[in-house]
Amino acid sequence: QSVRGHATMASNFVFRQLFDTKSSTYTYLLGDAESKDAVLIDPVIEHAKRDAQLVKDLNLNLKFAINTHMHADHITGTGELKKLTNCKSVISKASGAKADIHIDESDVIEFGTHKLRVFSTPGHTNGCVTYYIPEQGMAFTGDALLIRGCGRTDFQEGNSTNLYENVHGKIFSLPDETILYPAHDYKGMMSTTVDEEKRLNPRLTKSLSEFVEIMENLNLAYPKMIDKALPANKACGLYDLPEEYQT
Ligand SMILES: N[C@@H](CCC(=O)N[C@@H](CSS)C(=O)NCC(=O)O)C(=O)O
Repeated sequence: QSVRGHATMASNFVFRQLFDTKSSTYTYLLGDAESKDAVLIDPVIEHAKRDAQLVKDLNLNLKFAINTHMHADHITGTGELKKLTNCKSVISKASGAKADIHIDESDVIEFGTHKLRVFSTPGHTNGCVTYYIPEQGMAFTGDALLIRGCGRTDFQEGNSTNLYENVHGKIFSLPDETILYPAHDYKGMMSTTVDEEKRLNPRLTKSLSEFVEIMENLNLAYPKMIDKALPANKACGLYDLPEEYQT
């Protein structure tokens, strides 16, 4: 059993976990200290300037602004980051959203000597992916797997059976000590491990039929931003922005 719970990072690996208090979204900056190439995972539009400034402060060059999926609760920062830096936007092909680069199962995103491997993990949405960086023992699970939870499956092509099978078949088949970083946490937690979630996740430790029943009875309120976020995120946050977001 692993209780490490923190990554042992290569000396040339840069890592920062950033937060948006409004949507409880985590954004991750990953970089290569030698080549200076960097990527941002799940940036939020309100923090595009913060994120671009951090990239600059660390003398990095933002290569890709990446989404784990088409978010329903906030507008992605990828469109704004394209204006502020030379980055390209990335999202899965299955998301149906526009981007400079569309990724799919088994694709690899390179920044310097580091490689993010793409696992397709639909269920919360059709286009959800998990990014795994094996040499650092870290994975970015988006909304597929949350800490002691998982993404809801009651809209945006949500499918509880798919989610269960993908989390079990892909995320839970990573090494137990892999540190998992979700797109959200609503209780102040920051990361978890495959081992912890396999033992302690109150939804995903159940049988498939019990899981489906739990998901059918979550009774969560509709995300407040959904009607603005989905149209904007279909264009990677770049077009049809609500007036208050236009720069
Ligand atoms: N209250 C928030 C939305 C909270 C929510 O529904 N979160 C989603 C991920 S963002 S679409 C979710 O899947 N939650 C699962 C859970 O068990 O909480 C808002 O209005 O934005």
